[in-house]
Amino acid sequence: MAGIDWRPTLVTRLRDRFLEQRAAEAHRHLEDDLRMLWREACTGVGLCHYVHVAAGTTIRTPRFGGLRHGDGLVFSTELLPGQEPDDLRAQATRLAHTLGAHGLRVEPLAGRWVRIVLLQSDPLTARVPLPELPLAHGAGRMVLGRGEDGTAITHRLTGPAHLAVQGQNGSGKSVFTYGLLAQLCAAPDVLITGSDITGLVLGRAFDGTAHRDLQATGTRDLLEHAAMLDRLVAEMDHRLDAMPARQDAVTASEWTPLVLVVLEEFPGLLRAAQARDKKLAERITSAVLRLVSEGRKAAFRVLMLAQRFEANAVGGGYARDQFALRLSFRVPADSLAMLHGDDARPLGPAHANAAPGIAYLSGPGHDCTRLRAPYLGGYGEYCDRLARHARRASGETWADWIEVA
Ligand SMILES: Nc1ncnc2c1ncn2[C@@H]1O[C@H](COP(=O)(O)OP(=O)(O)OP(=O)(O)O)[C@@H](O)[C@H]1O
Repeated sequence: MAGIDWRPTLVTRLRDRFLEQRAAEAHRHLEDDLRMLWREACTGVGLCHYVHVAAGTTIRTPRFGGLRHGDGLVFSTELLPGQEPDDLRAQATRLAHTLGAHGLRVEPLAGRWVRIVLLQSDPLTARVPLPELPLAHGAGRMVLGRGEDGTAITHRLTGPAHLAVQGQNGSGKSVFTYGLLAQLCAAPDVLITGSDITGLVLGRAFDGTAHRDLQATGTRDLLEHAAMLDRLVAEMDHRLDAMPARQDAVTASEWTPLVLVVLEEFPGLLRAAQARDKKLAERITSAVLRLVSEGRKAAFRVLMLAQRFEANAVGGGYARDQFALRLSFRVPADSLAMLHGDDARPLGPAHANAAPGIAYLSGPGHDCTRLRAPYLGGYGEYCDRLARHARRASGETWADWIEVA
């Protein structure tokens, strides 16, 4: 009878145990180093309490819990009494640099305990892929991008905010818009309408879809843009007039969809209209002004894109003030402060050289932050996604229901 060859098994077991012990020892050393560095970092940025006792002064810092096993550097810490996770977030960059990391994320756990995730590289340098599947309804969370702390920044179109997007040529406005529209195109309660003088974002990419009827493109027929905007205003008025009792806002549904009015390069449309007929430019401006000021309650949202959100280029300061959610891709420093206020001023010089796809975001429910917009691929991929997912036109189109103004 052949004997059992036990030697390799024993050797393997011994080797595995040795490796385990080595890993545990390395983990312990790393934990000790991090504990010390964490204490130094917290003291350095003033996240500590000085306690005066008979023997002198001792320093208390947030207690280091334990280093998590596995990928990346993740540990827990207990905040000092009176501290909030936001106190750590406010010092995140300094803390991270002291710990030898690029950045860090603070995630509340329970009680005063929070989890610290150290980020080894800038999350804004890596491309952000777009989820393949579009949103099932307008209240879904659309991805605006990935924030500096590595988390996804999302927004619901049903939230009561119009969107303003500015950026120089080649800064990433179109790619960002492709990403948004590709996410929304299949939702049965969303209708993508608007004006696009380039004819790339809207128009031919939407041919054959339920969204195409209320999209005006190109510069050949500017009256078409004005007429389309007038139809939208008429529908908005109709919705406001027909508002049921005890209700002050329309709830979007398949029958009363959330109407997204995309105004691609709006200052260009106004300039072209002004050059042809001042009255036409006024007609377009007043329709857009009505949509941004009264549209929210009627389930209308405006997404306006411009190279620079100067008041007189976008229909006046009052129109600009109606945009609660604001995104700036690469723009000169003064344009950044113009749209986001003085809080953004210190970032101005650096943001003036931002890589394509990196934007500064401000708005309700969002801390002022930088993000990297998703990249779904080239223009061809945008067309393919619309062809794959966008709601198809069927018989009577939704536009037929809208009264002609
Ligand atoms: N989020 C992104 N991730 C990676 N690359 C991007 C991203 N956004 C834009 N880019 C790159 O930058 C190029 C220019 O972007 P885009 O066409 O969106 O700029 P734009 O602001 O719309 O310019 P224009 O005003 O000239 O149309 C893209 O072709 C792409 O290569």
